[in-house]
Amino acid sequence: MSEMTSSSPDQLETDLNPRRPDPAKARTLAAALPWLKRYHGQTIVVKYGGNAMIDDALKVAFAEDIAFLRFAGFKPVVVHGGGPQISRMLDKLGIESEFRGGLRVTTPEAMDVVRMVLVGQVQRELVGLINQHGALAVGLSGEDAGLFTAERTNTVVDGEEVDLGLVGEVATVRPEAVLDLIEAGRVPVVSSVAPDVNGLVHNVNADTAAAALAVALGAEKLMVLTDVEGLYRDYGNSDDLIQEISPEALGELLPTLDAGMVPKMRACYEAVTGGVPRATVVDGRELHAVLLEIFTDEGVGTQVLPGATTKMRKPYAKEDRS
Ligand SMILES: Nc1ncnc2c1ncn2[C@@H]1O[C@H](COP(=O)(O)OP(=O)(O)O)[C@@H](O)[C@H]1O
Ligand SMILES: CC(=O)N[C@@H](CCC(=O)OP(=O)(O)O)C(=O)O
Repeated sequence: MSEMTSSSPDQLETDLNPRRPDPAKARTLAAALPWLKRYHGQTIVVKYGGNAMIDDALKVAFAEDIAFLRFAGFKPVVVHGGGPQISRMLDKLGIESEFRGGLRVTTPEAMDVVRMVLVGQVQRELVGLINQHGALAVGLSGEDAGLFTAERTNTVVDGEEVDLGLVGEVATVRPEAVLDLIEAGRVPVVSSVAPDVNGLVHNVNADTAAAALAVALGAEKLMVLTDVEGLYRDYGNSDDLIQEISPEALGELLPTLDAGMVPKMRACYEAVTGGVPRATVVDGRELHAVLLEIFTDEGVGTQVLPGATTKMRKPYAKEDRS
């Protein structure tokens, strides 16, 4: 619409070269209608992995996407990671850390750093970026209002039980605080640290926390942003990507996966078998990955969907990435 600069008749301005609004923009908006209808008023849990926070532009675009969803009438809930950020801080402080089965072996000393980085840095930054768009985001962790309790867990690597230290699975979820925030129109931003029954704080993988929260909230979707295009069927040997898979077929694949994909795909499995209608893993290195996934029909990432027959695709050409 052209701008009105003055109401005085002798100062009327005429735009001699008006630009016709681009009809393609209207078509793009109209094409979003089916998804607006599907997700309006629905909860979507978005897990933002530390590996997808690689530059400021991506983080700003992520915050825009979350604000967009909120203003479009969705109920977005963010659960964030920060693995690489924790590793950098541990390095800086000269504290050794290693991953086993995709989980960080966490000593009490490392736990202090995990909590400081996740709650004090990564969460604060995301809250600040989302709040550039209004008084929307409120940060909390598993420690707040009893949101999560953790139960200490170990992992099995090559058939051997490995002691992970202060690492927990989510034992219970009390989603009331998150529901209160959603009800008030806010966007909860959740960090994945949680106390055990004795109050001792544990490090919980953020994918695991996101799945548990999605189930407890009865979310319509769990979306996991990471640094790969999706789940590769045979990572390292073939570039075949799984576009769609049923929870049963994923369950069979789980023991063959390694590194960070283990907790991620287990989280999708737990979410869908726990009643969340769909879970997706998408490439968070793509600007506006959240909007692309929600508002397009093309296969973005890997979708876990009850009743799906496994569909594969090749990766997109590099120049297709924004
Ligand atoms: N089958 C697989 N498909 C895709 N990625 C895999 C697979 N197996 C292992 N990976 C690894 O998992 C990584 C993603 O997990 P992670 O590093 O924990 O990410 P995030 O910080 O997003 O949680 C990928 O970058 C890739 O190196
Ligand atoms: C137990 C465990 O491994 N916890 C993770 C928590 C952060 C996380 O999950 O971050 P990403 O989503 O970026 O991987 C860690 O210490 O790195």
